[in-house]
Amino acid sequence: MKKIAILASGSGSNAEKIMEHFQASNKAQIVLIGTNKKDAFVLERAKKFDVPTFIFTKAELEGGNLTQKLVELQVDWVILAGFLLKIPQNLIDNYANKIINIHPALLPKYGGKGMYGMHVHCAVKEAGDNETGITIHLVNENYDEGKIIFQAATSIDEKDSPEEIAQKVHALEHKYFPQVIESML
Ligand SMILES: Nc1nc2c(c(=O)[nH]1)N[C@@H](CN(C=O)c1ccc(C(=O)N[C@@H](CCC(=O)O)C(=O)O)cc1)CN2
Ligand SMILES: NCC(=O)N[C@@H]1O[C@H](COP(=O)([O-])[O-])[C@@H](O)[C@H]1O
Repeated sequence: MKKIAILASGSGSNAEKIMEHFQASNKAQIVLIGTNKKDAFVLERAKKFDVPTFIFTKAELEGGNLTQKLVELQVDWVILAGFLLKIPQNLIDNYANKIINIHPALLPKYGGKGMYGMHVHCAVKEAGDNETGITIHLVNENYDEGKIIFQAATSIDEKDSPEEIAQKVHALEHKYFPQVIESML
């Protein structure tokens, strides 16, 4: 059975959908929820699923403490679900092609530093695009430049607010992220 760790910095609705998906799975189990925010709501969601948690600082991430924890737990895959810090080389070296991220836009558009959460949906709205979507990709040393695994699009109307755009994107994320992860195991 594969072991999965999820990293999240905020609410964790994607993390919850992933924990739900694998709760009764014989393919994989979620062995850790890691976060850099001690007040992240994802910690409450982890409690609901009895998944152990690990809170770390940016310095501990960059210093290898998280990597050591993941290796000790024999984690096979690392899933970024709304994680807002750059994954450092020490983690990438230990988990080459085993770190998967979800981005709330159709990369390569709206990616890179500063492009996270509502910043992305505001930029899409500002640009007047008639569609947006999600991108699921492998993680390399740069933001949002890893190999794309999956994309799904949704139409948007000029009347849609950034919040309504976010709702449409979240619906795609919750539908596809768990199954795409399973397809990679
Ligand atoms: N090495 C990598 N690390 C991370 C990636 C990646 O592709 N390679 N993806 C991000 C997730 N992400 C987009 O999908 C993303 C997250 C955050 C940022 C960003 O600009 N962050 C700010 C800090 C925000 C904060 O501290 O609250 C910043 O770096 O200044 C861009 C893209 C996860 N890690
Ligand atoms: N660039 C990274 C980024 O913006 N990630 C986005 O953060 C949100 C987290 O929501 P959640 O905490 O409810 O899962 C998700 O929409 C995810 O795509």
